[in-house]
Order: sequence, then structure tokens, then C-alpha cells
Amino acid sequence: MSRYPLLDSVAAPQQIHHFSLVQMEQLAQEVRDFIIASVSETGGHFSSNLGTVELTVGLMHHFDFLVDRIVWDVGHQAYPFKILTGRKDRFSTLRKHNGLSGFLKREESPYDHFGAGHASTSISAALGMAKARDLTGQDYACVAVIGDGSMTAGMAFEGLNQAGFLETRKFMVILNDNDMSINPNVGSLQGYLNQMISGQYYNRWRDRIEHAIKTIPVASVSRRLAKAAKWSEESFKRIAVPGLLFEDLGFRYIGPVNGHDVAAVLRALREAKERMAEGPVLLHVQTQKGHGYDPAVKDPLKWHGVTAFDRESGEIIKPAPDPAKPAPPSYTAVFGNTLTELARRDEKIVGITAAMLDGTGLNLFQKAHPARCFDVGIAEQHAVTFAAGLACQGLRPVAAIYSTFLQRGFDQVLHDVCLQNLPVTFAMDRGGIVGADGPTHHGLYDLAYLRCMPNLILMAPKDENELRRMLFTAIYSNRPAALRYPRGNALGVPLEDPVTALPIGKGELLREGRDLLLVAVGTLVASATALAERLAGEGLDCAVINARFIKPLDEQLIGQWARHTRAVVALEEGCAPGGFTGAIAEFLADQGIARPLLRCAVPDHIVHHGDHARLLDEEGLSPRALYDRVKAFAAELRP
Ligand SMILES: Cc1ncc(C[n+]2csc(CCOP(=O)(O)OP(=O)(O)O)c2C)c(N)n1
Ligand SMILES: CC(=O)[C@@H](O)[C@H](O)COP(=O)(O)O
Ligand SMILES: [Mg+2]
Repeated sequence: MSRYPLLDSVAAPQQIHHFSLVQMEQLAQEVRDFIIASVSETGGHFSSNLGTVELTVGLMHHFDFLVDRIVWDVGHQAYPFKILTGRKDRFSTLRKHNGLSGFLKREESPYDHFGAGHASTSISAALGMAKARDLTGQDYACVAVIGDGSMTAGMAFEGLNQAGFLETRKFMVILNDNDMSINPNVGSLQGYLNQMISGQYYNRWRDRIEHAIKTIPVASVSRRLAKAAKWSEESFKRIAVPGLLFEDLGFRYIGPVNGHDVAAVLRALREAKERMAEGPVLLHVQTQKGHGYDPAVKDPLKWHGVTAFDRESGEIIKPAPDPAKPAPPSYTAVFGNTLTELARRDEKIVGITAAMLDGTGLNLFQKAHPARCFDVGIAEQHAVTFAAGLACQGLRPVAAIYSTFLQRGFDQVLHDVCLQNLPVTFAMDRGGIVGADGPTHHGLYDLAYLRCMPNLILMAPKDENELRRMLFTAIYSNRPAALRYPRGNALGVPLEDPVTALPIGKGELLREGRDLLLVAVGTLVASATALAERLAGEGLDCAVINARFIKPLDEQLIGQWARHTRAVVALEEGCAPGGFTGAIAEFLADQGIARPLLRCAVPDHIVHHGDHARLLDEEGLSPRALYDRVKAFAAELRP
């Protein structure tokens, strides 16, 4: 017999419209059990999904999302939705190559109305859908589900601002408030939400007061009395719930409601559905990350995203350590420790993260230098300009932002930092292909989008020792500077102590040769070196340069060896259009160095999700693929 009898009987989500309360409670329990069992085998985002189970069941009861539109912010909390919209049987393929995405994807299901992965886009997208509906005379409800962390972004408020102003009907924002981002949520907004939770008695009284005011016979109400009644309501509101922000923005605020009480969720959604006919609604749902699985409730940060685990003990399954070969540290840890160490000697160093304290390794820095560490929330744009302000006053800010999330701050990097030549360091973790998170999270575009920035120094280390040196170089360059490094473990090379600066704009000749020049940056330097050794055994003599700097490029060194060899191979784990290999192509053309060029980079297409090594191979960047490509390229060269 199935462990999930009711869930397995749901052939289409529309069946849930007819479920009783008892059935929905059972369904919620089965969905939760299924998530725990399934993610314990595949890994994936976990604690956020255990928080949205009852809310999702309630939404499926009240709406038909083949007709109505729902936009899940980020999408990392939408596993219950995916399971209930026909994807349960494919859940074992989650985040695997050719398997289900960990987020929502329009091409994956007709229920996925909007794709995401980055935070705080849901309100804008759902509002666009609502306005398209109004303009085209269609009829469907639009729902955005956004977490308290994602609500800290300016973009979320840009959406609220417009939605309230337009008095958008059949439009609802559900604020899924679990008092957590990945790390504990930060900022005064969270304090405000907590205040709303403690001030909820107002909402119980509001309807009665409003009713009383409305039932005063109109004929008997003088204009002054009506005004006074309205004034009393407003005053009462403000005393009971100071600053009803969402109401003031034009939303009907409902809540807070206990997001794990199915009956309460259903009641609140029913009310919200009615109110939506009049104008925009904000439904405030209080949930708990990890709900129903004790280890995750106790440590929601650790359980935000996990690898496979033992469901009984809550132990994360890790490969047994090899005592003969200890695992190297992650690039993230090397960054966090180096920054902490440098900051011990220099009190001008400050660290900034946009809601990725542990992810970026800045938690290590925070422990040692709490007053100099700023988590600004999911607000990359603000983080960059905030760093610019700190730099203006003589501090040395280091903004640690994943490569993919710094895309949000493009204009701020240009307008606020580079044009003013301010000494801000950007430490971009997760450069290159990240693996299971997929297209929204690959850090493939950074070298291209930063290479055009005036004044900026742009670097990528070949190993963790070079990362340390690049960080040091960046901080003391007195210019805007950025370094990008990959997710995962470093190479295990010894770390020089004390750390020293690199000469700016100087590459490193790793091998001399006369046939080909292999010029690489970042993760592909090790591959280029190994490839040159292999090819040497086959009679092909390759010079290898570790470029270190994408900008300024070491034109002297690269030019010299390009002229000395017959052809050039440029390598990077980044996008080909505009990236490092593009810089090499431009340089050769500009200098009139007429050498055939093979560009080994990610072509102009989307890289899907899956295992890093496999994706790298598909992009022609694995050691095997590079060998084949370079051999074929060399074979085409004139003798
Ligand atoms: C622009 C952007 N910055 C950072 C992230 C990384 N990130 C993913 S989920 C998350 C926390 C979101 O918190 P919340 O919206 O409250 O959702 P919860 O996990 O609490 O359910 C963060 C910071 C992101 N996805 N997008
Ligand atoms: C949803 C999201 O954006 C994060 O949770 C992301 O998945 C974290 O990725 P890392 O595991 O690389 O920190
Ligand atoms: Mg949250």
C-alpha cells in the first residue's frame, strides 16, 4: 500500500477544490512526508518547503492555476506546488541533469507561469499578468507568494507601490513570513512585521468597527460625522497597529494567519478571494521553516539547502574522509578567513553581504569583526552603493556577492563605483557553472558584464593561494576591483603567509612552448597546464599563460607568446560573448597579431542544471573535451 494514498489519488490539482478539511489536512501531511523522504535522497532546498505545505494545499483548494496565475518568489519553496501539479513521480530527478528544476520553469509545466531563482521578482511579474488581463478583457486571479527575506528588496516595494496605486483587482500578495531569510532576516521591515504579528488583535476588531460605521444610516450622517467616523477608524488603526504600511500603500491587509493551520489558511484565503474583487490584498501568513521535521526547525539555516541525509537521525550524508588526503578548504572559506585575517591588521576593512552571510563566508568575518560586517538583506543594488559611500569616507569595503546576484547591481557598479573610481572590492563567489541550481545561478556572465567598466581591475584566481593574493591586491589597489572564484573545494595548494600583492595587470608564464599558446584564466588554468603536459607527450609543444587579470590584460606577455607560437587557445569558465576569450580576440585583432584563435568558453546559449563536471563536459570545457578540441584545432593548422 502507498505511503501517500491521498496524494497518489490526486490525478489533477482541480480535485482538491472538492476536498474536505480532513482530507486537506491529510494531504498536507502526506506532502510533507513525501518532501522529507524525497529530499533526503536527492538533496535540495528543504526547510522553506516544509513551511509552505499547508499554504499550497489551501491555494490549490481555492484557485485553479491553469486559469489563475501564481508567481512563487525565488521558487525554492515551491516543491509542494510542484508535487501537487503533476510532478511527484519525477521528484527523484530533482536538480539532476535533464531532471526537474529546483525552481519554477515555464517550459517545465503549464502551472509554472513565471520562472525565477533570483529573489523579489514575483510582485512585479504577477502585477504585469494582472494588467495584461485587464487590458485584454480576460478573467483570472493573480497571486504572488513572497517570503519575508525577499520582501526586503527594493524591487518588491517597487511592485507594491505600483499595484496599490493602480488599485489592481483580483491581485494578491501573500507574504510568507517565517522570520528567516537564509540567515536570520535583517532590517527594520522584519521588526515591523513582528509588530504586526503582536498587534493582530486589531484585525479581529476591524471588521466590527467598519461594519458599525457603515451601518450608520446615510441620511442621518452629516458630512462632519462621516469624517469623524473615518478619522476614528484611522486613529484606532494607528494606535492598535502603528503604521499600517501595506494598507497605506493601497492594499487590504489580512492576517497574520497561522500558516500551518489548514482551517485558518482556508478561511483567510476565502476572505482574501472576496476582498480581491475590490482591490489588491496582502495576506500575511506566518510559517515556520522546517515545520514538521525537528532537526530543520532547530537549525533552519543549515537545512535551507542540503545534500542527501539520513531521515531518522538527521545526519547529512558525507563521503567518508580519506585521512591520507584531507579535503581542501572551499574557496568560500579561504576568502572568509583571509578577509578576517586582513581586517585584524586594518580596521578600515569592512564587509558587506546581501543576505548571503554564510554562503559567501562572511560569517567568519562577522564572528571576528561584528561591528564591521553588514548584512543589508536581499538588496544587492543597495549593497553596492552603500559600499561606495563607505569608500568615499576612507574605508576599504569588500562587498561579497555571488557572481549571479551582482548582476542586480550592474548600474550601481558602473555609476556609483567605477565612474567615481572608488576603492570598493567585489568578491564574487560562485563564478562559473554552479551545478544543481542551474541557469539562474550560474556565474557565467560576470567577466563579460564587468570587463566594460572603466577603472575596474578584474581578476580570477587559478587556486586558493592566488585568491588570497588577489583579495589583498584588490583591497589595497585604491581602485574598484573585482575577483571571481568558483563554488566548491579549492585545489589544496599551500597558502603563503603573509599574503602579498600581485603586480596589477601582470600574468604568469607557466610553461614555454613554440606550437600553441594556451592562455587561461581562473579554474581553467589547471586544465590548460595539464593539457599542455599531455600534448607535450604527443609532440605538441604548448606555452601556458595564467592571465590572472582579465582587465587590465597583460598585453605584453600575451602578445609576446602569441607571436612566438603558431596559434592561440583561450580558455575560461564563462560566457564567450564579451568574456575573457573575447578580450583575447579583441587584443589579437587590435594588435594585428594574425594567429588562428580557438575560444574555449561557454557559447551563447543557456546552460541547464545538473552535475558540474557533466555540464562542463557538455560545454566543451572538461579535460577530455578540451583535449579533443585542441587536438582537432592543431590538426587544422598549416605546418
Ligand atoms: C537577488 C537574490 N539574492 C539572493 C538570493 C539568495 N537567496 C535565495 S533564497 C534566499 C532567502 C529568501 O528568504 P525568504 O524570501 O524569506 O524565503 P524563505 O527561505 O525564508 O522561505 C536568499 C537570500 C537570491 N535567490 N536572489
Ligand atoms: C535559492 C538560492 O538562491 C540559494 O538558496 C542558493 O541555492 C544557494 O546556493 P549555494 O548552495 O551555492 O549557496
Ligand atoms: Mg523567510
